[in-house]
Amino acid sequence: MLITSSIFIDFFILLVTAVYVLHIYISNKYKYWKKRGVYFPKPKPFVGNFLDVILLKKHSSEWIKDLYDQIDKDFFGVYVFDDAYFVAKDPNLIKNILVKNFSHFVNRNIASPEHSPCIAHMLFFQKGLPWKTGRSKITVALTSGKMKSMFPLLLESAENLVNFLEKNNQDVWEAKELFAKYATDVISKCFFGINSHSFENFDSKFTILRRKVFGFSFRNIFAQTIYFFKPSWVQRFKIEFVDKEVMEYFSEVFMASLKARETKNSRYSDLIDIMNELKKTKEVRVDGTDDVIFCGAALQFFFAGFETTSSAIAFTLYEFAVNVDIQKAAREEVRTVIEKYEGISNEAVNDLPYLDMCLNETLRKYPVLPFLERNCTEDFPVPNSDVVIEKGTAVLIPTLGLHLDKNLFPDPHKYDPERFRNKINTTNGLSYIPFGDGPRNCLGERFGRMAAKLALVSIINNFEVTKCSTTPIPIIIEPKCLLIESKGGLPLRFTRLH
Ligand code: HEM
Repeated sequence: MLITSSIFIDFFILLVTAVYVLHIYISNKYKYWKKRGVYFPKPKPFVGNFLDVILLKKHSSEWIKDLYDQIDKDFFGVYVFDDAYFVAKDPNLIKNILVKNFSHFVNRNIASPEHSPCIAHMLFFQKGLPWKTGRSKITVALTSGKMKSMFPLLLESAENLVNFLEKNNQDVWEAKELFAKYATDVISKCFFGINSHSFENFDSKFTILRRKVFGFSFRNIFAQTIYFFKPSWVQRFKIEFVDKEVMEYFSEVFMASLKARETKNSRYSDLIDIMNELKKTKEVRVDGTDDVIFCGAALQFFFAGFETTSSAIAFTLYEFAVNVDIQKAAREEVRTVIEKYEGISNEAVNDLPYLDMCLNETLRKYPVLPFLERNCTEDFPVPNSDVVIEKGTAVLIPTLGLHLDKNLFPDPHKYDPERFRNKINTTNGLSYIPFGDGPRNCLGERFGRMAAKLALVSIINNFEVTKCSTTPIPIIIEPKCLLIESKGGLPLRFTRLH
């Protein structure tokens, strides 16, 4: 039935009415923080405060960091589209959220998609009780004893790395890509029980699929941003976190390794053996459901371990190339320790305080996961204020903002490992959180640190790392990625030492 005599005028009236109703709805949503007396920057219609990220003008971490720098409050509100997010800035409040009052913030805000069971079974995405059960099972696989038994596998990968560099007649390497090979080798051996052939075959299936997950693509940045910042759309539009082919391949490889190892009775001391061992000793009950949990866990290690570990190594070597004295001091320490322990052993790698300081400083300047996020699971009254974070509210913690705050870390853009000579004091809250904190912190911290240090030891003991003509100075963060990446990569020169 027509409203007027013209279909075009009817259409125009309907359009204007729809836009008006939507505008009223969104304007009401944008009153959320005002009603609660929380400061917020003025939102734009429909997109809230998120326009620069949507237009790929800013990386999400820079967006949060810029707000952190501009707003001089202990906490504030922002709008991502029409969702209200609480941003915690004060280190004491952050400690409250992550550690002291963890029971109010058990879950991450990220989507946990029912249509993608393996992703939904990864710890990072899990919520509530399934997360708690999954975490306690998987933690058993990463105790210091189990880590020690994985050391020979890690060492083998570090040797493969050195051999690869020696064999190839090339001195300039894209560091991120080079250490992705190493991380592929380490993780496929330790968590999948297979050889990825990443050093032998430039385009092994593992490498191709890794690029599909972590390479720059509009599909990836769109899907991954929606998972983190608009989780309600994930279920509604059945959005996949990564390409289905990737998930299917890794699930098949992992389950096949688990089954094959069960029958062959071989021993590699990797996650596969550890899981089969756990099955036998009934330390955990393994049935059909647990298979999915374990599959999620193995894939979780792939997702959580690859990028983080390879970035930590590549950024450290970048800083070593720019700060030659620091590289020299780190090499001297490494060589003294190798002499003391007569080789590279688990004990030797754990006896490198200066290299630890360097890695800490790298993760301060480049926290690979540049923000943390939680969802409030129980109303939480913010201490020393009248504000209550209501159940269901998304909470953001701006790691990059904290790490580059000149009041917390003077001269924050300077690479200075000496900041970490003494242990960071956490009595006044949490300001250094590259691995998160509290019961939901990074489960692979020890593994990640060990793998990164072993690669650094092997490289600086054998090679001088220097800038080349294309090394970017300073680094610009690539906005088309979720994690911190250098725009234009990290090309570095590796010269063999004698
Ligand atoms: C330098 C390397 C790494 C960095 C900087 C890093 C950083 C992080 C951060 C910031 C989180 C979120 C913590 C939070 O929300 O409080 C996280 C979670 C996690 N990471 Fe790592 N990570 C690294 C390596 C690894 C590795 C090698 C593994 C696996 C072996 C791993 C497994 C995990 C898992 C399973 C979670 C989710 C924990 C949970 O929700 O209970 N990470 N990581």
